[in-house]
Amino acid sequence: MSVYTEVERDDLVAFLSDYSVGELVSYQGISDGIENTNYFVTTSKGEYVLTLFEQHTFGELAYFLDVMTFFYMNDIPSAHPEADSQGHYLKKLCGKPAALVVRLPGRGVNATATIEQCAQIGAVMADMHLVGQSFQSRRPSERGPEWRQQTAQQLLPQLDDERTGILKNELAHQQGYATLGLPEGVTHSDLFRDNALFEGNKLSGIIDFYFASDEYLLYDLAVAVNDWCVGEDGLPEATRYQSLMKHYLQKRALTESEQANWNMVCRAAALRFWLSRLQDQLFPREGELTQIKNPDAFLSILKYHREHPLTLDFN
Ligand SMILES: Nc1ncnc2c1ncn2[C@@H]1O[C@H](COP(=O)(O)OP(=O)(O)O)[C@@H](O)[C@H]1O
Ligand SMILES: N[C@@H](CCOP(=O)(O)O)C(=O)O
Repeated sequence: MSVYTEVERDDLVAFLSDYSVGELVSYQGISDGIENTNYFVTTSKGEYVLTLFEQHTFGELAYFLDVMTFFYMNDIPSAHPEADSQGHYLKKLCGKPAALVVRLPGRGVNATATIEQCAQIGAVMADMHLVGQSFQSRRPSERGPEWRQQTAQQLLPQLDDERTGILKNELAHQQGYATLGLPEGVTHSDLFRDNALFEGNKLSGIIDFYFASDEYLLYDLAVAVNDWCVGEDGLPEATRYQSLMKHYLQKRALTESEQANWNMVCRAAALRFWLSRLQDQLFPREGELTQIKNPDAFLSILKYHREHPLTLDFN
């Protein structure tokens, strides 16, 4: 469970009094999530998610809340923040920036995804990439090539010989990533199975836009493929992959340059999560109770892409 900051009832009551959400009925820490402290909050008027942001400043958060509002307003099924009585999405609670987001129905996908779920994620990601072209705010990626390079330097002294060899080789292979010049736009950049809520096979909405940034659109697609399209063995699996990709490509075709660099971008996306999971494991943050995701799952996916480039031929 990730609850880094405990919120007292009186503080929450005072916080909610600035919104038109009725009286506090109950609240409970949320067991999923890694980055932030989250609570489910029930009031006399509805259900919400309270997030206390553990890492980001007020300035950065304005961007994320704008992204959420933008996608929601453009018919992308997604979580959206409530405004307080002054029209602000962000407030302070327990000394941290905090926001109240409407709770979506459904649950994250905690098993392998169904073919239909992959289809819906492919289609909604293409919609996001298309409407996102008119989003005006800009934010560079915080987990881009420079971060990957710096994090690798922090981690290398702790890794065994096999992992050291793969990491160094992979960094060298991806040296040209920053200058590929692929189409960019606002991306979710963390659209994993636990960041899309489904009621059965129906997508109720996308959550957790807190890694959103300007990135290659292809990177966003690779992040999703690396998580949604794995089979029971945790490696990319053909039917899920075809389902997600076909539904994406029906709405947005890849450029020649995107097609040529698909393997490198899949590898960059796998490397990013291998590194962040290793960092969480080897340099854990203090928290009441935190969950750490298995870094080796992404090492295996990275190795898979190194040995078996995914095809883009779906005929
Ligand atoms: N708008 C929402 N509606 C319903 N559940 C949500 C919503 N936002 C977050 N959650 C729940 O909170 C959990 C953690 O949220 P998430 O944003 O992924 O946290 P973190 O940023 O800490 O990783 C999710 O897995 C989901 O169960
Ligand atoms: N999706 C990432 C972790 C990022 O944390 P999140 O809970 O905010 O999605 C991973 O699986 O490593």
